[in-house]
Amino acid sequence: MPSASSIFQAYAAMTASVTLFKTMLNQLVPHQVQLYIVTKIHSYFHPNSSKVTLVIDEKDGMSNNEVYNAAEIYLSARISPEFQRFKISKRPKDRDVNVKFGDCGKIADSFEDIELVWRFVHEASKNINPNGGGDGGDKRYFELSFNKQHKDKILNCYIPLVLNIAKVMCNDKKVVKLHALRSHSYNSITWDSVNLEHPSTFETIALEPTLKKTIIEDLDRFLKRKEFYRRVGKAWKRGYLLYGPPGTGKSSLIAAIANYLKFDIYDLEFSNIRRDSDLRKLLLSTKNRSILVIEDIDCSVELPDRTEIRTNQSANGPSRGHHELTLGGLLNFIDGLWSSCGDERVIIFTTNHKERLDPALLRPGRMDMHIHMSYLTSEGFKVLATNYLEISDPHYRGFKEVQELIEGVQITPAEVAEQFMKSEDPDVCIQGLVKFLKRKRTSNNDKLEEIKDNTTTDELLKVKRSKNLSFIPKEEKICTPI
Ligand SMILES: Nc1ncnc2c1ncn2[C@@H]1O[C@H](COP(=O)(O)OP(=O)(O)OP(=O)(O)O)[C@@H](O)[C@H]1O
Ligand SMILES: [Mg+2]
Repeated sequence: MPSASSIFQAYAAMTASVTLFKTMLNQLVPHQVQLYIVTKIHSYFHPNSSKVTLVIDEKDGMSNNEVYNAAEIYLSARISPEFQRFKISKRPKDRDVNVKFGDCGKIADSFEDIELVWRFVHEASKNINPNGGGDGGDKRYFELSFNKQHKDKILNCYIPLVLNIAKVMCNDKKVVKLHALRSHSYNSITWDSVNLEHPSTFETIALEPTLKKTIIEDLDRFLKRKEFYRRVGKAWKRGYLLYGPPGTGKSSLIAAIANYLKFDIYDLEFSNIRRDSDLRKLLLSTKNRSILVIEDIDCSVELPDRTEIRTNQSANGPSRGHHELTLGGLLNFIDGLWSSCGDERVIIFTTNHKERLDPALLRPGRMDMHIHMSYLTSEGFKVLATNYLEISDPHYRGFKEVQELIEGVQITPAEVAEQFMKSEDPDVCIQGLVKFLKRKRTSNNDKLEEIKDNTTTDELLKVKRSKNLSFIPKEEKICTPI
C-alpha cells in the first residue's frame, strides 16, 4: 500500500509537469489555436453545443418584428396532421380562418439539407390584468435551432426565403381594401377603409381582347421591374389615364386591376380636400402596393393651373381662396416627393372628357398609358353574354343579329348589362336587347335627319361626334403606352 508521503510526492511531480506543459504550450502554441483545440474537445463531449439558436421576438421595441410575423405565416403551412394543438382565428375583415402554430411543440424544417427546428415560446406575464389575461406584457418568440456552421447561410438565404414565402402567402389571402376620405368636425380629413367587394375581374370585364392583354402584360411587367426602376433612377410607379363615355367600364377596370394586383385602392375625392398640405398628408399616409384613384379628374374640382396661380399671386398677393389646392400640388406628388417615398404605386385618373384635361396632366411621362374605354364591340358582347346569361356558344340564336346591330349603334356595356338583368330567361334578354338596339338606331337616325335640315356638313359632323350618334365609324380603341 503506498504511503501518504509517496502519494504527495507523485502529486507534486504531476502538478509540476502540468505547469511545465502549460508553460511550454503557451510558448509554442498561439492562444487562438489553444482555444480552437479546447472548443473542439469540448464539443466532442457535448455535441449539442454545435447548435445555435436564433431567438425571434414578437416585438422589436415598440414595432412589430417582421421576421416574427413572417415566421408565423410560414409555419402555419407546415403544421402537420399529428399536431394535437394549434390556434385558429378569424378577424372580421379576414376572408379565411387563420391557423397558427401555438404551443404545439416543435416543427422540423430543412433547407438545402440543413436540418432546422422551430419552437414557439409563450411566456405569460406574471401581472394579472383585472379584465382577464395578462397585463399585455406576455412575451412570445420563436426559437430557430440548427448547426452553427450554417449560421451565415441561414441568415442570408433561409430567413429571406421565409420572408418571401410569407409575403406570397399573405398576398394570396389578402383582402383588398377600399380607402375613402372621411371629414371630421375638427376640420381634419383621414382615410376610412372597407373591404373592396367589387367582383370585377379581367375575366368579367368586356374589353377588346388585345387591349385586355396589353393592360395585363403592362401590369405584370411593372410588378417584375423593381430592380429596373432602381437602376434607371425612376420611382417604382405606373400611371394610367382611363377615358371614355359613361358606362364603358372605367371604374370596373380599376376594380379589376385592384383584384388582379391585390393592391388596396385609395379613392381620392378632390372636392373633400382644401389645401395642398392636406393632400400631402393624405398621400403620405397611403401604403405601398396600392392604387391611388382620382375619378372624373376634369370635374373633380376647379384646379387652377400653375401659371394661373402665379398670375393671381403677383396681382393680389398670396392666394387665400377657399380652395388652396392646386394642380401643381398634385403633380408635385405624382412626379416628385411622393414618388420617391413610395414603392409599387399605381395611379389611375379617369375622365369622360380627355380634351378638357390640363395639358400638364397629359404630357409624356406623367401618365404612362392612356386607355380609351369605348362602346361595346362584338367581342365585348360575347364576354357580357357569358357572364350575365352564361351562354358561351357564339352561334346562339339571336347573337348574329345583335352583333350586326352593335356594329352600327353606339351602345355601352352598362346599357347591355341593364338589358341582361331584366329577365332570368336568356332568350327574353336577347330579344329585349335586339329591340333596344333597333330603337336606338331609329332614334339616332331621326335626330340626324332633323339636324341635317338646318346645318352645314361640317357642323353636322361636329354634332354627330358630340352626340355620339350612330353611323360614325367607331373610334378605334386607343391604348398608348408612353
Ligand atoms: N367593360 C365592361 N365590362 C363589363 N361590365 C361593364 C363594362 N362597362 C360597364 N359595365 C357595367 O356597367 C356598370 C357601370 O360601369 P362603370 O361604373 O365601370 O362605368 P364607368 O365607365 O366608370 O362610368 P362613369 O364614367 O359614369 O363613371 C358596371 O357596374 C358594370 O356592371
Ligand atoms: Mg366610373
